[in-house]
Amino acid sequence: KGLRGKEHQRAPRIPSQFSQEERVAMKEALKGAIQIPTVSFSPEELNTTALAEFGEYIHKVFPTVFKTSFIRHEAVGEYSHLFTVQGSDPSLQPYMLLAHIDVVPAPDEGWDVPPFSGLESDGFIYGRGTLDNKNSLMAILQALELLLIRNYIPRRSFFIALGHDEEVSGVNGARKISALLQARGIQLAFIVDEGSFILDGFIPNLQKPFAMVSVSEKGAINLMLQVNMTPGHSSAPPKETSIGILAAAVSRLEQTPMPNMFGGGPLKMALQQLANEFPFPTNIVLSNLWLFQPLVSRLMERNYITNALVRTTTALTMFNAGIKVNVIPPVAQATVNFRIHPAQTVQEVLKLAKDIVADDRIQFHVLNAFDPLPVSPSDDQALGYQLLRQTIQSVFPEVNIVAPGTCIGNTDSRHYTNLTTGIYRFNPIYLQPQSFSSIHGINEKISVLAYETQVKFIFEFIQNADADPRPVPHLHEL
Ligand SMILES: CCCCCCCC/C=C\CCCCCCCC(=O)N[C@@H](CCCCN)C(=O)O
Ligand SMILES: [Zn+2]
Ligand SMILES: [Zn+2]
Repeated sequence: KGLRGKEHQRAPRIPSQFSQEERVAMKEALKGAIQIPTVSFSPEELNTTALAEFGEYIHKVFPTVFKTSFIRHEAVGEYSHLFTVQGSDPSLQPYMLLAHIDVVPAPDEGWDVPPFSGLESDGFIYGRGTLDNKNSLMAILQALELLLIRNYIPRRSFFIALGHDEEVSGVNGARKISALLQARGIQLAFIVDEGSFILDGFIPNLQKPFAMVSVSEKGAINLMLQVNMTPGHSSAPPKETSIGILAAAVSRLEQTPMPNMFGGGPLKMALQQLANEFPFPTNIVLSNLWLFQPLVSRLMERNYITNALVRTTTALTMFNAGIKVNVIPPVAQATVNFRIHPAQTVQEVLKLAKDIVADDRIQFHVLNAFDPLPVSPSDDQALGYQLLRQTIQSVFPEVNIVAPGTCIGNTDSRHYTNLTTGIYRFNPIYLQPQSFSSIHGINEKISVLAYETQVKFIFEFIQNADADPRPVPHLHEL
């Protein structure tokens, strides 16, 4: 079901086969990208030298993209890049592919190879950014370069937006690109960004991997808690100090999880779609969530990743207090990072947090906050979702299920809600729980084969987006 088949495509289809020389060149290009340390430390502290070098690097390795007459390149916010690929059929609504240039810091400790070496070992390319998110960035440009070399002329216009500060907010990259496109009156059919994968081994008893396309994204609050007390000599301490009061408050937050919201959001739909992939009796349980919802929601809580899908999570991430060993400190501060479930709002979570802390001596300062992202359509008429489904089925024929999900992290795509209602977060890569831990962790790596497959996926996706977009009506076979 979904979109019409390729017989309705107007341009001749270019097979997604690459020569040995091209395959070597594409992996070497990714290694080069990993070697440029485009680290975002904080919104104020980016490695601008590396970001500038990265801009020159993509010019060098993707010359055809930059010299093609129907592609316009613009630098935005100094280090972000916007490509406008003018399609031959202006009646088709354009879409946009996103990726980001920056990476989180990677101290050498714990890595098998230096994190910015881009070294290849046992069929894997190692380094910060190999999964998050230089793989997507390089694969998008690589696929386009290869299509152009084969004289492909897209029918449907599309944009490629490469943000330079996603890891610290996206306000100078994605947000500026979004404002620029809005000022030009652009409305997009859909957007594809990072944020989900072909998940392998995340759900107990589910033997086969499935593709999760995230149609929403959790909201977030960074909440700073502060206690001010009278300072004094540590030889005669008061009964309670700013540190003790604050520690007790954040401990209450950690020990009191936000409510389980299973049933709201896309997760329930995904589990129902997956039901038949489970052995008995799980298949029966998941097919009858009207009865077993309480049981399933409890089971989801047991694992820290699936727990993140059923509730707003509470993470204590910073704690600062004390100025000297023998001084009772006047101030203690802690920061709590909440990731808000799609069925809750910033205001609801703040109220719950204040009720849990229940101490008037604590001041609350919202550093920044945003609500969960709207749920994008995933029905038969949803062009972006159906194109992803179609391309997943052709590039990964062994994957039976494509299901909608919620992205537990945040992505640059949240800055583009003004341009489209169809935002899909999906990386065409298999992800196991241990590789999930490597994202922002140690030994982040991608197999050479997985990267080639990602290039192939985008190569096919761009062509699928040029096929006749009319959805197939529901036909009931006799
Ligand atoms: C029933 C299904 C089981 C699903 C298991 C879910 C597994 C999760 C898989 C993938 C999630 C990966 C999320 C990757 C995107 C994260 C991007 C990111 O790190 N963004 C940052 C942005 C920071 C912006 C500044 N505030 C973040 O979220 O911290
Ligand atoms: Zn990312
Ligand atoms: Zn990241």
